Amino acid sequence: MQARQAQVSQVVVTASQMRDIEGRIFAAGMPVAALMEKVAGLISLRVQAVAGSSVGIFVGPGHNGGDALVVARELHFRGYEVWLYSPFSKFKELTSQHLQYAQSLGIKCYHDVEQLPDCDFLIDGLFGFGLERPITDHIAVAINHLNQWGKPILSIDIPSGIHTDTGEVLGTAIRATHTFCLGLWKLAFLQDQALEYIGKAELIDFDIPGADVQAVLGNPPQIKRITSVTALSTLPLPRPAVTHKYKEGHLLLICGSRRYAGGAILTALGARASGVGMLSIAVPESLKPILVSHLPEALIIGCPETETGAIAHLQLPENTDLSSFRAIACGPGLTVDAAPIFPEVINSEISLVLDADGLNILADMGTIPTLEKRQAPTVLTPHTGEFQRLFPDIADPKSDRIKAVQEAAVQSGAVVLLKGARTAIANSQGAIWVNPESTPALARGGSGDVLTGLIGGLLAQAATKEIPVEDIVATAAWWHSQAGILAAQERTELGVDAFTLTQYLMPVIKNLGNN
Ligand SMILES: NC(=O)C1=CN([C@@H]2O[C@H](COP(=O)(O)OP(=O)(O)OC[C@H]3O[C@@H](n4cnc5c(N)ncnc54)[C@H](O)[C@@H]3O)[C@@H](O)[C@H]2O)[C@@H](O)CC1
Ligand SMILES: Nc1ncnc2c1ncn2[C@@H]1O[C@H](COP(=O)(O)OP(=O)(O)O)[C@@H](O)[C@H]1O
Ligand SMILES: [K+]
Repeated sequence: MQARQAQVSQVVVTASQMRDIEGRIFAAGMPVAALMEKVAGLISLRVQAVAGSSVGIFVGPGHNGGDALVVARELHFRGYEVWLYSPFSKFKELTSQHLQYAQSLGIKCYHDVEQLPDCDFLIDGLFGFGLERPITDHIAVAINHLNQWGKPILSIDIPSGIHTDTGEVLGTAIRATHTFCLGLWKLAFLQDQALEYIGKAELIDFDIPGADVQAVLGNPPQIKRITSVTALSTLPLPRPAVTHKYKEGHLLLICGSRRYAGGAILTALGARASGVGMLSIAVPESLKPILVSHLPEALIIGCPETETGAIAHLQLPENTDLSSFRAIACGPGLTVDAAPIFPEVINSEISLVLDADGLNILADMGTIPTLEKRQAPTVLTPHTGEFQRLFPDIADPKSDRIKAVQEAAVQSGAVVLLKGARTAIANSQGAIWVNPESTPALARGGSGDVLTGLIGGLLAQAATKEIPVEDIVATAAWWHSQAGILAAQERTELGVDAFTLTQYLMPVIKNLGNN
């Protein structure tokens, strides 16, 4: 049972994949009506656990409407006051039969939304993954009206009006407080632009056979949700009993300027939390004392600085060059005045994470031609603004973040992590991880610096292991978000400054009993 849950929680489907999976189930002999009965029965149980005693249910023309009508019937028999609203006069056959039966039980169906009586909550069964075109005319007017009622709205499968794959609003959409996603997570649940319409999301597992999922999605599937199971599987735990600090990874951070000293400290604290064996930090000479005082265990490399207080060139200790390290993380707080150090950094033959000013300098140099010179793995961690500067030819990342990050990784050959509420990570073959859980508490200056250090630290530790780079980056993204969630639970969403965030990284892992 747990194994199935772990497997299902990683799966993400598009509308067309879901249709193909359902098609296989029906072709194998499962009657459509029986499946609708099963699914809607499960939804009814969840609805009864969530809300009120009188309900208005919106009924669409397809099987989303059919699900809604089975829920209506079940709630009616459980003693709820139930009213239906449907702006349609034509329905798919099964839906039409359920409507006829519901009405025969005395459940009223209104054609005009204004007639729907006042009720405790609403259920949205207008459209599911069958929505094909923008919602217009009287249906759009009705949806806008219902959104203004201020009642809790429970959507079946997906809020009506949301595109199942991109998460965009097609005309207008129901603003749900709660959405029951049916069978498998649809891609829209991982797209930032859909989140405020989805509300609290819950998966209703109705036992889709794993073989059908695999047959349609392939093995491994191209898009996966990061879960605690996938994340923990790449963590460097337990450590081997016999080891030494250099075997546990040596990370070089290149960061900070006189103007942005804090970014260097936060990146370093993120790296420290990764457990990396040895941490070296190259900063402008004048930052050395403050870094030593915050990170007594790290080797601080003071570099000559420009007039503006940026690193002028890398001055590594004697007998050391960039190949002495297992990974480099470069960028936070550098300012673009540090651009002259870039050719050396780009030419290094070890894993390289670029963030913040590292990305701005890369964009100035020409992202794709510059990265073509690299042999070792590169990880880019842009937010949307940085992404647009790095990849100006890729369509607006806000309209389909998953597609945008995939194109960027394929074009550049790098592992690209696009930051956001649902951070997405792609590799150069187009495989994608999406982080399905996070908190807006992380939308705060410096929290990205912590992530850069964490990614660098994990990459340095994994350098000799055969774990794909994107899996390690996914683990870091998951860990970072979980620390934000834990910190927000204890301190509210206002209490998660970037320094505090670094203090919650360890408890995340410890709470999972993996110490
Ligand atoms: N068949 C079953 O037993 C199952 C049904 N499920 C439910 O079935 C849904 C998918 O059902 P359907 O494929 O029937 O699709 P939908 O019920 O999502 O909607 C399709 C209907 O809406 C119409 N339509 C599409 N866009 C429109 C627009 N902009 N304006 C007006 N009309 C529009 C279409 O012509 C079609 O009649 C799922 O979301 C889910 O709720 C599944 O979850 C589980 C199994
Ligand atoms: N609404 C949100 N929900 C969840 N996480 C968020 C949200 N907004 C931002 N984040 C996360 O916060 C971090 C911000 O990073 P970044 O924009 O680089 O900030 P900074 O450069 O100040 O450190 C990213 O990891 C991002 O995914
Ligand atoms: K719906």
